[in-house]
Amino acid sequence: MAEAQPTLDDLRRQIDEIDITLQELIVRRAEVVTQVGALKNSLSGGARAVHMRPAREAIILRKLVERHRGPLSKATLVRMWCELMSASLRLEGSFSVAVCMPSAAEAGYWDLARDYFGSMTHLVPRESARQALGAVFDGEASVAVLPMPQSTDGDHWWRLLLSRDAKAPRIVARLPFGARGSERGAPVEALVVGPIVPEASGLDRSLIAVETAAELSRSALAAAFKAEALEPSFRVFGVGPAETGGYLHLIEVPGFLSPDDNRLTRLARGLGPALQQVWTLGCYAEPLTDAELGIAAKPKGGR
Ligand SMILES: C=C(O[C@@H]1C=C(C(=O)O)C=C[C@H]1O)C(=O)O
Repeated sequence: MAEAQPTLDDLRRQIDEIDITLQELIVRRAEVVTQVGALKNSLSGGARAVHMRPAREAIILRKLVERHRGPLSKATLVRMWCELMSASLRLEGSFSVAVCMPSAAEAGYWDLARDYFGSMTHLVPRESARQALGAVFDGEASVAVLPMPQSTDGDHWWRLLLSRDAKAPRIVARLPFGARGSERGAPVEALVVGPIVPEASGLDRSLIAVETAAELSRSALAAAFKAEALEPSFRVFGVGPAETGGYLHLIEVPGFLSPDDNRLTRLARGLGPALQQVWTLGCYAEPLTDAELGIAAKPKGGR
C-alpha cells in the first residue's frame, strides 16, 4: 500500500517544530556572543572599541557556503547570516555605520551597507566619502562605507588614512561580500573603514599607499613590487603632489600584509631614492564569487 501523502497540517507541524529548534539555537548563539562581548570589553581595558571582526565574519560565511546543501540559495543563506552576525555585534556594544550617500538618487552604498550590516543596524547618511569618514574619526559612527577608490575621483578619501598610528581607522572589508541584493541605481562597490586592527581571513587583498618622486613610472613601480612577489594592481595611479611634494599611488596586492611585513622594507629598499613613503592602509577578505555562491554566469550585456 502506498504511503499516505502528508497533509498541509502535517507539514506545518514539522515546520513549527523546526522553528522551535532553530530559535533555541539562535538564543544560545546570542548568549555565547554576549560572553564574547564581555571578553572583548575586558581585553580592551574599558576603552571604547569597535567589536566588528570582518575576517572572522568572512571565515564564517565561507564555511557556511561550503557546507550548504539543498534548495535554499547560498546567496539567501549568506544574507540571513549577515543579519544574524550584525545583530550579534550590536549585542556586544554600540555599533553604527556612516554611509556615503551624496544624494537620494545615489543610494547604492546604502543598499550595500543594509545588505551587509542588516536592517536593524543604525545607518547614518553622509553627503560625501570625506564626511562619512569624518564621522568615524569623530567617534559618531563605528565604521564608514565608502566608494571603492578610482583614479578619476575628485576627492581621494584614502589620503586621510595615511597614518602610522596603530589605532587609526583602516580598510577592513569590501562590499558586496555575498551576492548583490536588489539595489538602486548602477551597481557599486565599497570599502568599509573603521578603527579595527586588520586580520587575515585566509584569502585577502591588502591596500598600500606609496609616495614616490614624480618621475617614477608605473612599470618601475610594478617591477619593484613583483621582485618581492607582490603582484600589484593599481587602483589609483599618481595623484599628487602630496604634502611632501611626491606622488601618491593606491596599490592593491594579493594576500595579507601587516605594517611590519619585511617585504615592505625590501620593497622600500628596491625602490631606492625614488620612494618617499609606504603605508599599509588595511586589507579585505576576498568576496565570495558567483561560482562559490552557485550563481549562473550572466549572459554578456545582460544583468
Ligand atoms: C562574536 C564575535 O563578534 C562579532 C560577531 C560575529 C558573529 O556573530 O559570529 C563574528 C565576528 C564579530 O564581528 C566574534 O568576534 O567572534
